[in-house]
Amino acid sequence: MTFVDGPVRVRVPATSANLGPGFDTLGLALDLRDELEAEVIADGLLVEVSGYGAGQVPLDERHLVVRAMRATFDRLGKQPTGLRLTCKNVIPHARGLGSSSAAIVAGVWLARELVAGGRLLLDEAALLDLAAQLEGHPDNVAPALLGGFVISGQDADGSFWAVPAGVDPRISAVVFVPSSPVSTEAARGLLPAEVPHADAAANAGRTALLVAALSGRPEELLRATEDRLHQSYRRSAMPESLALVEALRADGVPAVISGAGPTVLAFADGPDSAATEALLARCPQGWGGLALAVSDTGAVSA
Ligand SMILES: Nc1ncnc2c1ncn2[C@@H]1O[C@H](COP(=O)(O)OP(=O)(O)OP(=O)(O)O)[C@@H](O)[C@H]1O
Ligand SMILES: N[C@@H](CCO)C(=O)O
Repeated sequence: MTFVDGPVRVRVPATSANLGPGFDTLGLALDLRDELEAEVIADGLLVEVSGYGAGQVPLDERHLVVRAMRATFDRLGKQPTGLRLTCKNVIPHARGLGSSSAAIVAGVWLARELVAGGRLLLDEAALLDLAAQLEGHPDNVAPALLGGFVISGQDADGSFWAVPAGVDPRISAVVFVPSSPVSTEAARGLLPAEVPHADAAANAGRTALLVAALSGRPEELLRATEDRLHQSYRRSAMPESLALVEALRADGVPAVISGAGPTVLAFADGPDSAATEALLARCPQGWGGLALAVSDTGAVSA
């Protein structure tokens, strides 16, 4: 196995998981991308970070992108002599916009590109499986890799699967990003081990409806984004986010907690529409408001 000469680059989108009822199974790629570059060097590890995470994430072997690259090189059978990595981050960390999945997908992608013939050795399914194993669940890594709206899950034998589904081109998103983080680990720790059967049944129905709503029935989005399995259990970690979701929904806006929160995502009808402008005006003081298109593409070599 040999490594390629010169740097390789990737651009990876932010993602919003769950989308209300589809806990750990639905995810949507959004048009906001981290850009990374990696190169094999003679020795050592050089990591440079700008944007989100600069001065916060470790710049050594603990760096999430490096960990994903190392796991991929292990899978391919050989570690490089040395590694240089540059990360330009625009996806906020620990806000529910899939920053860790973007980092992991970037890492597995870059490592595969650094190996001569890497695409023949690790196909898309193998890349997804590796990324989902590293993240622990597939709902962010699947759209980060494949783009668009993706339904994903894990089989009884532990293997992960992902099936892209259609998104009506009229549909876009507005995200409201709080200034303080909530880690996914902490937010998952708030979930009960068991839920009432009626709640599980309600979410199953809403999840099926959401697939139809996103693919061409946007008028069903409000009903389809109701959740009973995770959002309210997480209220104590993000009370302002839950209050905003409830206020928007009371006004007929299909709003959800994005991923494990605390970002709030509201579905809209195009990044430049009047409704989007009106939604952005509801961004709480001190939060960041962004109108984002759905990203049809996932990770792409740049
Ligand atoms: N680009 C990155 N480079 C290095 N580490 C990162 C990067 N992005 C995320 N991380 C690590 O992952 C943590 C955030 O992951 P976490 O799963 O808590 O939230 P998230 O992925 O942003 O949100 P969610 O999973 O709800 O969509 C960061 O605090 C940091 O430790
Ligand atoms: N499905 C995950 C998404 C965040 O990684 C959760 O809600 O915990």
